[in-house]
Amino acid sequence: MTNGSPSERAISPGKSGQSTAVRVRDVTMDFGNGALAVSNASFELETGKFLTILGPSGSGKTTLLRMIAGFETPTSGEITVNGKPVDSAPPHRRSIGMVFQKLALFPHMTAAENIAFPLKMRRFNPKTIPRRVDEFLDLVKLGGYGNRRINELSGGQQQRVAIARALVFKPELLLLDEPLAALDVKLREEMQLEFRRIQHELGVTTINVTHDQREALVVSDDIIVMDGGRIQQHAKPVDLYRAPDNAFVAGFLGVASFINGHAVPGGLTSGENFLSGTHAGNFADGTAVRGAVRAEQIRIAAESGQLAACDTRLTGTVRDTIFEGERQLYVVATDELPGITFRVYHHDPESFGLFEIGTRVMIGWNARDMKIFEFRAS
Ligand SMILES: Nc1ncnc2c1ncn2[C@@H]1O[C@H](COP(=O)(O)OP(=O)(O)OP(=O)(O)O)[C@@H](O)[C@H]1O
Repeated sequence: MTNGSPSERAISPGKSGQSTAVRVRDVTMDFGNGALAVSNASFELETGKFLTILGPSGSGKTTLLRMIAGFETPTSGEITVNGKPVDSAPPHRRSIGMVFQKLALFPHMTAAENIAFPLKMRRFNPKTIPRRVDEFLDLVKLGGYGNRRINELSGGQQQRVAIARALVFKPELLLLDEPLAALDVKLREEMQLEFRRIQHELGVTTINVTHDQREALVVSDDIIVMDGGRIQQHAKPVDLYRAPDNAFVAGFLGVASFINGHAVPGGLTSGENFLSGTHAGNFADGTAVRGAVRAEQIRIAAESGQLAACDTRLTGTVRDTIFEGERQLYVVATDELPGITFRVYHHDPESFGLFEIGTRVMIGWNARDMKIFEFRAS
């Protein structure tokens, strides 16, 4: 690696010698309109990592990102980037690159002129600018497209120009606010992999905001799930999926079915039959609980057939069946638990379309696959 390369600069440790790039401590944002937009958020992000803030609309993702960018000042709490308060420099001096859903490229300029813009703003030596621009055109696979005007480029190519423009001055931090939301599915998936490749290549610390669960799982080293302004869980993608901390996270990532109940005297949860599973710690008597089982962990068979290796079994009727390409989703209403619809994935292509609407079936799962959480209605 040569001196001053993007990677070297991006992974240099902070002042304290620690490799924490972003530190958010007890941050709250109160816009004074009722609920807190962000409530008591705390997390740290290691240098060079890719973090996604994931959550439904209105959960506070963009507000949190805007505070990290220094566009909004928290009502309380503290945010530092590489050890310095984010508002210690004026916005144009901050070493933060950004890509938003609206790309805000200059349409009358060429791709190269757009990418050169932040370098001119930062008064880079004009002699070095063309070479740097070429380097970043190559990085985003747009070598040879520098002289094209923005309106002569496809949506995906424009996205690449926006990424190059955000990174060309070698920022310490890259912030992405739903930059892929407007793209069609195929292009979005291609660009997700591109973000990952470029981020790995440069090693630039990145925070991405999205409500797309798949995108979060695909691109991130770490994911923060938000709901109602609060951080619900902060974990690696696999851990988040396998071991959700609460019913909200279990329901937001992947497809799950839920059984509600209560803790009763004697220790274990009851209140509804079929509510047996794994949970952390014991619940106080009377605590409302919710069991969650993922669609891929529920088995299905014809009512007269065999349902292998399940310790919880119910009978029911197929209410809907949806072909999703690599799998078939069955929606099943059971005799034992009316009012709950179970969603079941079938991954065996030989069996796709096996059960039509109205077919009588058995479904089942193993208790170890049902996760039980304390349940607070939001
Ligand atoms: N400038 C503002 N003034 C007042 N309220 C705001 C402002 N910005 C956001 N809010 C409120 O704060 C809450 C969180 O909004 P935010 O935009 O951060 O959510 P989000 O998770 O990014 O949602 P989306 O995915 O829809 O963009 C919402 O209730 C929103 O109405």
